[in-house]
This record gives sequence, structure tokens and C-alpha cells, in this order.
Amino acid sequence: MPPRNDAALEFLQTRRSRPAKTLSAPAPSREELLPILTAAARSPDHGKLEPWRFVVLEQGAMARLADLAEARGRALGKPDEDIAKGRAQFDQGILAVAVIEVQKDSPKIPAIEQTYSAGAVCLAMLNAALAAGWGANWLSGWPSHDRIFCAEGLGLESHERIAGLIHIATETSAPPDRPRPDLEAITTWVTA
Ligand SMILES: Cc1cc2nc3c(=O)[nH]c(=O)nc-3n(C[C@H](O)[C@H](O)[C@H](O)COP(=O)(O)O)c2cc1C
Repeated sequence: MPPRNDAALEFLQTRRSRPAKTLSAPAPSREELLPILTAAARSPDHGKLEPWRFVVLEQGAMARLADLAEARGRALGKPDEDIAKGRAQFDQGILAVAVIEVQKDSPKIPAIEQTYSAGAVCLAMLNAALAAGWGANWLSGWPSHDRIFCAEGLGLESHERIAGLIHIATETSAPPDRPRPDLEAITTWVTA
């Protein structure tokens, strides 16, 4: 058996997100972000399709995306409350990495496995950012599922979608932990 990595196990057993709205400047520099992106890209990927890519949303992009979220909300006839929520994550955003699921044609790898891989990348990025000492939070929100927002705001093509917006910046407060799943209720041991 390889040696136990107690620090890694302890981190994985206690890690928790920091709500995006509690994050403040500074965000990681490009240099500081690279190891986080490297860790995220080291994720399980059946068939080595790399069915994902990253779009780093820096501070300068946030105001534009907030306005676009508002315009899309109005065009879609959404209630004011939803429009305010849709733009808030960009109004408050400091830096976020959009993990883009990029569906690849494959005779062997089903589309759903590419989706799972993109989700794995999101968690790997979140955990790498937390391990690096940043506050981080995986968000979606209705704009991230709106094709026109994705195309106009982030340049996504028709075979691409946002798997997650991983906000990364400086934590201001650690939230209380939330209730965690009852392992007994979700685990079945099959012995025969
Ligand atoms: C795909 C996905 C999308 C999410 N979108 C949001 C969101 O838009 N807003 C939100 O408050 N939490 C959202 N969450 C929940 C948070 O990322 C996270 O689960 C919660 O803050 C607790 O995470 P922790 O277990 O890392 O502490 C989302 C989670 C996932 C997996």
C-alpha cells in the first residue's frame, strides 16, 4: 500500500466552500491560478477526450456579464427578483473560472460520461483553490444555462455549456458547516 497522505485525507474530510458573496479582493493572480487550473485538468476523463476547457472571468469582465444577465433576464420575461439574482453573482464577482463542458464526438465514450468528467473538473478546481488557501464556491444560476448568455458572454459554441462557475478570491469568514449526508443512509455494502 502506498503511504497514507494524512494531510490530504484531513483536507478532503473537512473541506467546505466559502459562499461567493462573502469573498473579497484580492483574487489569485494568473501565476497563482495556474497550479489550480493544472490540478483541475488532472481529472478522470474516459478516452482522453478532454471534454472541457476553461474561461477565466477576470474583474474587468464582470460588469459586462452582469449587464448581459440583466438584458437576457428582461428578454426572457423573468421576474425582477430573478434578474437581480442573475446579475448579482457577476456584480459581486472578483474572479471566476467557467468550466466549459465541450462535448466531443466519440463512437466509444457516451455523452453522459463527458458531463461527469466536466463535473469532476469543477470539484477538482474547487478543492485545489481551497487547498491553496483561497475561498471558493461552485455556482451556476439561470444565466449559466441560457444559451444566448453563454454565446454572447463567454463565446460558447452549440456543443459547449457551462458546467460550473468556480468563484475564487480571498475568504472573509468561514461559514458554519452544513449538515453532511448520513453515510449509513446512502451506502449499501454488497457482500455476495
Ligand atoms: C452544479 C452545481 C451548481 C451550484 N449552483 C449554486 C448556485 O448557483 N448558488 C448557490 O448558492 N449554490 C450553488 N451550488 C452549491 C454550492 O456550490 C455548494 O454545494 C454549497 O455552497 C456547499 O458546498 P460544500 O459542500 O463545498 O461546503 C451549486 C452546486 C453544484 C454542484
